[in-house]
Amino acid sequence: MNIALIAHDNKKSEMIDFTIAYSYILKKHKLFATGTTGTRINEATKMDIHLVKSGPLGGDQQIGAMIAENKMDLVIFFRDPLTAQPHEPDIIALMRLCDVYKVPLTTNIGGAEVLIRALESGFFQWREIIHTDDNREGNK
Ligand SMILES: O=C(CO)COP(=O)(O)O
Repeated sequence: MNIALIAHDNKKSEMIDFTIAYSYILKKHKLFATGTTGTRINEATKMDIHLVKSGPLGGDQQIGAMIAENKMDLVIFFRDPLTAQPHEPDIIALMRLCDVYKVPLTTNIGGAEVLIRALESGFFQWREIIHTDDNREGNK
C-alpha cells in the first residue's frame, strides 16, 4: 500500500513517535511524505520515504494529485488545529480529495493507531480491488 505521512510543525514530534512505534508495519509499505515531515521521519527511523515538497510549497497538492490518480491508499495527516496555516486551502483540498476518492484519512494520532493496526490486520485489501476497477466513481 502507498501511505502518505504529513504533520504540521507542532505535531511533528508526535509523528516521529508514531512512526518509530509502528515502523515494523510502515516499512512493509511504500511511504510518501511532505518535505520536512519526511526528512524528520527518515532521520529518526531510517525508513525509505519518497519526499514531495514541503506543505506550504505545494507538497499537500502533490499528495492530492496522487490521491486523484488512485495512487494513495492511506493518508496519515497530523494536523495542528490550533495554528493558522498559510496554505490552508491546500490542506482542505487534500482532505476533500480523500473524500472524493474514498481514501482512508486520519488527522490525528488516535485515528492513526486504529488505521495502522487495521492495515496490518488486512482490512485494506479492498484497496487492491479499487486499484483494478477503472469504473470507480472518481474516474467518471
Ligand atoms: O505543511 C504541511 C502539511 O500541510 C507539512 O509540510 P512539511 O512536512 O514540509 O512541514
